[in-house]
Amino acid sequence: MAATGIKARFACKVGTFSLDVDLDLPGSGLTALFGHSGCGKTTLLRCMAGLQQARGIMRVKGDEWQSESGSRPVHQRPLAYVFQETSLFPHLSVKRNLMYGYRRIPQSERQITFDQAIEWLGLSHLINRMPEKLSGGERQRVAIARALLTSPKLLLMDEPLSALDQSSKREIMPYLEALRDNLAIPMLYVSHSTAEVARLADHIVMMDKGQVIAQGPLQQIMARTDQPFGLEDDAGVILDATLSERDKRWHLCRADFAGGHLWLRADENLAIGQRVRVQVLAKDISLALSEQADQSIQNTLPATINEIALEVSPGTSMVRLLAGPTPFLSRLTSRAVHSLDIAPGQQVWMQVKSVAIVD
Ligand SMILES: Nc1ncnc2c1ncn2[C@@H]1O[C@H](COP(=O)(O)OP(=O)(O)OP(=O)(O)O)[C@@H](O)[C@H]1O
Repeated sequence: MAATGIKARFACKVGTFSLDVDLDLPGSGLTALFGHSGCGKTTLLRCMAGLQQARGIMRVKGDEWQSESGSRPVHQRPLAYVFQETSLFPHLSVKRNLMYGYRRIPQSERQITFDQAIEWLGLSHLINRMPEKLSGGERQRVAIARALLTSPKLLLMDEPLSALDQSSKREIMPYLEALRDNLAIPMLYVSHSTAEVARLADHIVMMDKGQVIAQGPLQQIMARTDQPFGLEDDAGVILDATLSERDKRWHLCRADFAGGHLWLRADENLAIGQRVRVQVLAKDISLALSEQADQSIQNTLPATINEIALEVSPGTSMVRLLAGPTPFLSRLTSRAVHSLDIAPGQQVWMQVKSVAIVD
């Protein structure tokens, strides 16, 4: 991954807090940094940006920003940083705010055109507005567009939605998804919110007390029985699926994923062929040793037991299953695991009570 991805190894002390991380991250897509307050997420971004002094290594797609023998200062690191409440120049229109950074980049080095940034962030109707006439969500969209127009090689975002209300968050999400899917540069995204991470992240770095406790593709990390997310109640998997068929009579859509399909309720606006992220919670999957015909559950899938973690909490066990290559989790009482007498490698039927598109 070194030449195409990001290598980031840092050790530093801030007051009594120590950060010690060693990361190999993908060179594209959105990586979420996730963990409790005070675990060191912002400190890690600051090390990457060169704002926090640290011993270590930082390489972005083969370009060395820091090594054991030296470190480039902040202004020589081609990155952009979007904060919780990024301030725009209040006396400049949206257009002039955007032009501010863009003009400073020589034409030959521009990676993103002005029109592209406007389109990706949906800003064309706001271009002549003054910042004070923008909503919080619109201001953040302008801030992200302004960051992109500096043609960074890495985009750092530190809780960019946390100052927004729920409806503004919902409004800005599709823009962030579009960036994740269209941008050639990697994005590092700090968040507390599992909903944001589930919807946006391709890759996840889970931190605790200045250390990395888990990292990898989102789907793999979410499907771990030991739940580094600490989300026993909300544990579950995220699937990338494609809507393939609509059953108008029952208001259901079929979502195909590698290894099977699930029927779910989908908004009329979603088109057949559209990619969606689907969440299936561990508490919504029960298991049977044979296919049950006389029951109400519509989604029944064959799967193989992959791993059983007994007593993840008193009386509760977590079972990891594979439907084709796709992992699922099922949370069962330990008594149910005992009476079914299941073991890794065994074929079973998953009964999926509820499936939802991540929103
Ligand atoms: N300038 C500083 N002096 C002393 N301690 C600091 C300083 N900056 C941060 N810290 C401490 O370092 C630790 C990590 O802080 P950091 O802001 O990186 O955490 P975080 O995971 O981003 O938290 P949050 O999610 O609340 O933003 C915290 O315990 C914090 O109190």
